[in-house]
Amino acid sequence: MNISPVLHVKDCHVAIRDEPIVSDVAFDIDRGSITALVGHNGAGKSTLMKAVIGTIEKKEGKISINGFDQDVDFKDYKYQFSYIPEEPLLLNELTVFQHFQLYQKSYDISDAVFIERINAYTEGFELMDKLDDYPESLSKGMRQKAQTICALLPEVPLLLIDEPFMGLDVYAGAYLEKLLRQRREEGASILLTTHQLDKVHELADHFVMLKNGMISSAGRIDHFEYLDRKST
Ligand SMILES: Nc1ncnc2c1ncn2[C@@H]1O[C@H](COP(=O)(O)OP(=O)(O)OP(=O)(O)O)[C@@H](O)[C@H]1O
Repeated sequence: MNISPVLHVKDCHVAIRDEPIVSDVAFDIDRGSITALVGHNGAGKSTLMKAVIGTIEKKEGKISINGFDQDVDFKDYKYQFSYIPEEPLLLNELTVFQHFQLYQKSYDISDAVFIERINAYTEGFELMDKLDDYPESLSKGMRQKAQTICALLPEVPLLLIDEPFMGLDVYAGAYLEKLLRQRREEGASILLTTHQLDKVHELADHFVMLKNGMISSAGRIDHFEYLDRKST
């Protein structure tokens, strides 16, 4: 049985313009589990997430997914995850459906799976009548739904989600939660950031808490305690 972690982060340091933002961070994520990355505003959660994705270069350390090293096998590495950013990153020139097609091509998703998922997810997120719309004519929540569907189209081992419930209405939030639980059942791993601490308890199996760019505590969710004040 393969018991190596899906995501392995070791001695990770990230600096922005020489300012240390993430320092000496190390943690693993196991197969079929949800990990919540928590911490105050500015703790470094999004920066760490971006370092994992590769849009911010780490200064030091090692990050691997499913054994693929970010610095050695980036092409294989990037097929191991999909990402939902905190703010939707949609292209003005493409309709919602064209974004889905872009993901289909990028992740080499078969037509049958693609159509089945588009039907299910656009119905679940109530986006069926928006397929031919361009992002600028969508509300922020609708853009977030479109971006979420994009990331859910491929069956990747690791889903990285920055604030998954931000901007989603209560129905869409509940539907996404159901999908995330389903993905975990199927063996996928999920790393998500959230400020909704009730969700952390409900949904996550493990937590990693950042404080000033460093891990202040981490472990199983039954050991998770509410955040201290930032200064303590
Ligand atoms: N592009 C940037 N240029 C300069 N500093 C940045 C940049 N991006 C982030 N930072 C700084 O890095 C630190 C961590 O920011 P980050 O967005 O990672 O925090 P966060 O934990 O995700 O916060 P939040 O909960 O508010 O989303 C902050 O001090 C922030 O000001």
